[in-house]
Amino acid sequence: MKRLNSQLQQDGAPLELILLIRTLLAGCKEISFRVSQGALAGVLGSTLSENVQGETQKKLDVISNQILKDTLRESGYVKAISSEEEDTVVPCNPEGNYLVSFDPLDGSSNTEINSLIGTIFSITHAPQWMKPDDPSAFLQPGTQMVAAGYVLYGPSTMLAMTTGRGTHLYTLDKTHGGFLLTEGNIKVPEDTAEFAINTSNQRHWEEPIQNYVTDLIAGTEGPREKDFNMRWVAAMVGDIHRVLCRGGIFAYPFDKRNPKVPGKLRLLYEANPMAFLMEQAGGLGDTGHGRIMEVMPEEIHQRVPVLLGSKNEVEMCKSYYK
Ligand SMILES: O=P(O)(O)OC[C@H]1O[C@](O)(COP(=O)(O)O)[C@@H](O)[C@@H]1O
Ligand SMILES: [Mg+2]
Ligand SMILES: [Mg+2]
Repeated sequence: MKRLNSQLQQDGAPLELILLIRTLLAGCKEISFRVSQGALAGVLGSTLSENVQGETQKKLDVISNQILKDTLRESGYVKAISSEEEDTVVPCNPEGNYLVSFDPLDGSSNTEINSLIGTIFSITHAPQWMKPDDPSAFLQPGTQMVAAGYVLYGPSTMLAMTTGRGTHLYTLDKTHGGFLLTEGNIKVPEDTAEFAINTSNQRHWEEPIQNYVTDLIAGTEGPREKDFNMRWVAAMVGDIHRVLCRGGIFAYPFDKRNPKVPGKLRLLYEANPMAFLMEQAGGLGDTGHGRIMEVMPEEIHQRVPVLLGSKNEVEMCKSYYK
C-alpha cells in the first residue's frame, strides 16, 4: 500500500508542506493514542473552563489543542496558528511559511460515549509581511488553502486529506505508525437518499431549509417522490466521513435564535476544510447563498451556515434558497 509521503509527492506537494503535514499528523497520532486510552488515562470529562466561544472545554479538547500547538510551534514551518480552543492567534516562528487553523477535537461531546471524534485542519501560505501575532493574515477565503483534512478517531484512525489534487483516504497502521493510502481519489456519489441535520432545531430555521427538510421527510408521498433516511453522529467529522464514503447531505443551517451568529460551525477550521475535501471529491460545499470557500472571513472564529455533500442534493437544497 502506498504511503502518505509518496501520495503527497505524486500530487506535487512541495517538500516543506509535506514536512509540515507529517508534523501535524505526528500530533494527531498522539491524540489518537490518548483518545484510545479513554477512562484509563483519566482524560474523559469536562474542565472548569470555557473557550472564547462560550463552550465548556472537555479535558480532551485542552489536551489535543496543547499537543498540536506544541508540535507545530516546535516544527519551525508555521508562522502562526488559529484554533477553536485559543482566543486569539498563537504566534510561532516569524520565519515560518505556513498558517494552520484547526479544531483539535471535533465532536468532543462524543468522548464520554466512546463515539466518533476527530481533528480538522486547514493550511494556507503565510504572507511575508505578516507579523506572527497578526490575525488579519488568517482572513483569507478558503480558495487560498493549500491543504486540508481531518483525522477521524474511530474503530480505526483514518485521515482524509487534499492538497488540491483529489481527496484521498488513509488508514493509520498502528503496527508501524504510518498512514497508508486505502482509497485514492474518492468520488462522492452525485445523488443520495440520506441526510444529516439536527432536526431538534427545526423551529429556529429559516423558511428555505424548513421547506427542504419537510419535502425530504415527505418521502415518496412528497414532491421528491423518494424516501430519505437520516443519520446524525453529532460530530461533523463523523457525518462528513460518512458523506464522503457513501454520499449524502450534511447541513448546519442559520438559526434565528441568535441573528448575530450566522451558523454553528466555524469557517476556518470546520466549514472550509470540509468544503475543500468535498469539492475535491466531486461534491459541493455551500452556505445556501454561495460557495463556502469564497466566503471572506471577518474574524478567526467566524461561523457560517453549511450545506455539504452530494452534488445534486446540495444543488437541490440551494434551489430552495432562490
Ligand atoms: O448535535 P449538535 O448539538 O447540533 O452539535 C453537533 C455539531 O457540533 C459540533 O460538535 C461542533 O464541534 P466541536 O465539538 O468542535 O465544538 C460539530 O462537530 C457537530 O456537527
Ligand atoms: Mg468542531
Ligand atoms: Mg472542537
